[in-house]
Amino acid sequence: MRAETPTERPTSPTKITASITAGVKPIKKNPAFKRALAAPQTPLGSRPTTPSSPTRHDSPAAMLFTPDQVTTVTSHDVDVSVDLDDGPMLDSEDKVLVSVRVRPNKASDSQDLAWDVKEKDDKIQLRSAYARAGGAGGGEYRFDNIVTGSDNKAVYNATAKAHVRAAMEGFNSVIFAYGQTASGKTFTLTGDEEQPGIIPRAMKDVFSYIRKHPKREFLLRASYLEIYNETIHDLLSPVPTPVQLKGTTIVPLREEVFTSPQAVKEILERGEGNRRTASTDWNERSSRSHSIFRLVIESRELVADASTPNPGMLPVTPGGSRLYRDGGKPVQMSVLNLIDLAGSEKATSDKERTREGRYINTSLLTLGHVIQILGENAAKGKSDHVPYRSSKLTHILQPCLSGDARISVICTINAAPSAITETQSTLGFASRIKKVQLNAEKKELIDTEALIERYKAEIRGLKKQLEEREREAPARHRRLSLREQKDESKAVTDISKRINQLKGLILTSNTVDDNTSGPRPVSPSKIDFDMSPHQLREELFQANRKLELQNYQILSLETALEQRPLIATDAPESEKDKLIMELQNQIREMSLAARSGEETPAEAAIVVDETAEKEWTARLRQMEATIAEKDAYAAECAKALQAEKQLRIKLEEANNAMHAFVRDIDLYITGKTAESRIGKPRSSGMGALAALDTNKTGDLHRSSSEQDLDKKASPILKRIRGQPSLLEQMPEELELLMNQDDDFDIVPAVKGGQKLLKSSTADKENTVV
Ligand SMILES: Nc1ncnc2c1ncn2[C@@H]1O[C@H](COP(=O)(O)OP(=O)(O)OP(=O)(O)O)[C@@H](O)[C@H]1O
Repeated sequence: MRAETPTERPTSPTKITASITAGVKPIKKNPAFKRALAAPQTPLGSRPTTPSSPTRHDSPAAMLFTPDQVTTVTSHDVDVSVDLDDGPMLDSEDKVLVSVRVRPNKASDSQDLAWDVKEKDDKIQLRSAYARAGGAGGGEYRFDNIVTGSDNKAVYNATAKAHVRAAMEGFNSVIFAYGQTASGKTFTLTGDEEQPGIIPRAMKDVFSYIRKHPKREFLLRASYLEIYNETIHDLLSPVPTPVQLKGTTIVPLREEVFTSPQAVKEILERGEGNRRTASTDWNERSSRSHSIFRLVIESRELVADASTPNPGMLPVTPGGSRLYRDGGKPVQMSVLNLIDLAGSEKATSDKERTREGRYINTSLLTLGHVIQILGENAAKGKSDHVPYRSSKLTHILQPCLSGDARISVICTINAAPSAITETQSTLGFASRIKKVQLNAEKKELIDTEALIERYKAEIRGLKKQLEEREREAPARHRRLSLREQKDESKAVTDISKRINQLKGLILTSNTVDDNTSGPRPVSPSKIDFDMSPHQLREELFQANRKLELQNYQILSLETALEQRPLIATDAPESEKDKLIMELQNQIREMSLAARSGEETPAEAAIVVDETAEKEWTARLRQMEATIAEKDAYAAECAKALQAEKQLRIKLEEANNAMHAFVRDIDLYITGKTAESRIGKPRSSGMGALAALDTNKTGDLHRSSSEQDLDKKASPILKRIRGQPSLLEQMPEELELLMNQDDDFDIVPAVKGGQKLLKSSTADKENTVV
């Protein structure tokens, strides 16, 4: 079936589907990872994003460093005690490890193999019948490994495990699959659900290595790119953007820091989803591009407290203390490249496939040519020009191919007679690359180049900021407005969050996820690049709102905490409630006073004078009490007055009776009857009345005849005369009262413990009641 041309990657940020039309199968996510990185892991959505990855021009992709940016240590510094799941050590570290994998033939042609494969001896030879028929040489090929079958674990152990370990130890490493189309390159590198390939197994081993090295800390980041028709594409970029080669550096290239097998699985799936594949005459799902999955590994020996540089570190060099930060421990950096090359193929009638095939074949030819020259240079001690720049693939791989990496090549072949030419070509390539001389050295970086050191430096800086803010917080908060306090609180939260995020990106044996652990709590949250820009904006908006709400809550709590009076935390609730009530009252009164003061000064005065009012109220009550007391006194006086009136009446009666009695006595003495007496005026100067009147004026004015009469008077008369007149006995005050009933004042003063009534007549003496 003919295949249609896959078009360029769509420009939307959504998943690339390579616009496959009739005859071209849509891309499916490879399920191999699900098994390879099986078990409950970090749930989807917890993949960390790359916080401020360095820009590509200073990207620490180790194979792209210039000599002045790196220092080297000799390979005997390698920790050979490392046991990366008991993988083999490299036989020869200065040679490319070359393996041949023979793809199993279909049952139909299993009897018809053109090649004699001696797996145990790592030998392969074209069967003589085919050698003669094809006119090709029937020589025997020997390689480091020759593997058959479908067991990807065996292939991984034989071809890749040692290189993964080397990468973890600080050496740049490259593992790639080379072979004709449909020979099994993708199956070897990626595998499937049943047989996970080299990449998922390598990622598993990376985390296993970290777990087994408690004395080191690690930072991992990944990028994924493809070279399609001599154009480089970033497979992790959410939006297709042009990627350029500047020197041997790719700009811009997205690198994602990851902290769990689940996260790297997600990265791989995303990248694979963006790869161009199409159905060809030979492969239903043929890779139409070269893909490079690149893992950057930074590591450093752990120090007790990395926040303070070791005071005893080596002296500062003229260029500054570059290597010996954090207790003098240098940062190791290495790159592990896992490359799935597109397959060389024969001409096809499909125009687009033909065009692609030409590009693929050209770049593979260039690779072969470069390898040939490198091999000859190494064998003959020459230094002939190597045309790395003739293709994007060789240009990118230049640092590795020129010797600065440990290389493992898996050449996949089809043993069928129909593919003899291609297989011979592949085996020729394998033979040539075997001759290439390597000289990989461990890389130790200047501190500022390593992302791990940048993160550490940032953590140190942020911690310092946080300490300063916390120290100054109480004084500062008093000066700040509520709005400023809110901003301050938000800033502190942001700093803490950033510190945690950065810390979470640096892995140690204690913090690294294994396949069974749950999500890392501090990993930054996932950004799903399959989301539309609108969805992403919506998510961002929601996240910001949540953040704001939390900040507001924090601020409110902080403010409440600050305003809280000193009270024992374990004080009874009733006591706290009481205190709150009191404070609320105070606040109410104060705010009322303040508000009144601002709005209506008169009202404010009333409020502010509340104390004075209370004082006056008390005095009023006192006065009212006094008045009440006086009223009672007045009532008593009225009562006394009543009594006096009655007394006056009695006295009048007594007085009348006395007058009548005296008249009778007078009549008796003078012998006159009462009737005759009535007509006689009192002014005669005779009788008892006259005597009484005379007595009022005193004995001095009495006549001698009257005095004689006294002498003759009876003893009763004498006694009566000796008595003061009843009128005389009547108090003058009462006389006055009889004339002026109600005309008196109440004198509240107490004289000698007795209440006095004061006459309205000023010159009258006070009378004791
Ligand atoms: N060793 C193997 N065991 C079982 N199946 C295999 C093996 N090698 C390859 N296959 C199968 O053969 C088919 C083609 O393999 P694959 O896609 O890996 O080839 P390729 O070399 O990557 O091809 P291309 O260059 O076109 O991308 C796949 O269906 C794959 O599963």
